[in-house]
Amino acid sequence: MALIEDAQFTRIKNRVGKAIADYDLISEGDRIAVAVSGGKDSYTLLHMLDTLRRRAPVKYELMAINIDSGYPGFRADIIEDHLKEQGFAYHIEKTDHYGIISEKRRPNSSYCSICARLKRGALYGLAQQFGCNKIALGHHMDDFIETLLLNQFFVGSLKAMAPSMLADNGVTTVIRPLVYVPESEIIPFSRNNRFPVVCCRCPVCGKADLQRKRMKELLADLERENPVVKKSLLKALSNVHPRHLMDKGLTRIPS
Ligand SMILES: Nc1ncnc2c1ncn2[C@@H]1O[C@H](COP(=O)(O)OP(=O)(O)OP(=O)(O)O)[C@@H](O)[C@H]1O
Repeated sequence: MALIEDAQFTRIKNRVGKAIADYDLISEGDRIAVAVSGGKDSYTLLHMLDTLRRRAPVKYELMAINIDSGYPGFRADIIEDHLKEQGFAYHIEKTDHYGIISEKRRPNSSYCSICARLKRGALYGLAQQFGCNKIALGHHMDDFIETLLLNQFFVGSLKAMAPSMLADNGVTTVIRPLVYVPESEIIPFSRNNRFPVVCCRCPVCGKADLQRKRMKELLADLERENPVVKKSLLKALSNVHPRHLMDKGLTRIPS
């Protein structure tokens, strides 16, 4: 399936290309494990990285990795058919994360945080096993901004996500090439290209948690008054003035 090369495609491709250049996300010889959940974001990521790979002077390899968390009804076969048909190198890891979560989760604690932790651990292990020095995740611009607000409103911390960072295992670099791509562009792009989107089938699949939903509503509200509010919030993440903050570990650094 060739991607539809319309204005939408070009816009997303250019945004991904700019993120790669701005943050040095990809280097010659990289072997990148692309974390594919079966959702619109990671399919977009995989196809865009592949498009750029075919056109870029820098040589790098991709390997799609899906973690099957073991929720009954999860259609890993649909993801696999797509990856096979598109000629991607891939691996689908069957796990019993569902069983572990059912056993370990405390009542009222979030499904998503324990599930994400288990998936992250599995992804790091698999990336090493398949000789990948990088893992690409499908977080997009809205994820960065919502996380920034969530941490300020509910955690009391000034942090979001990094486009590139060394993972806790000290050897794998995690990259997020969709940092400049708004979700509003991914939704029609994924639909028009008929990506076979599947849900993980966990009890909260497809539902943003209440706090994140609230951030989405707040941003949508603000956007009506100020159409560049999201752009401004994203820019704030790369325009930090430590002298004008209150963290005692930072205040001596001149800005
Ligand atoms: N089961 C999985 N297997 C492999 N990678 C995953 C899996 N779940 C999540 N990821 C990776 O983590 C990223 C963020 O996960 P999250 O659950 O927030 O999904 P999302 O924002 O709905 O994105 P998507 O549309 O790709 O599912 C995904 O874009 C993907 O790269």
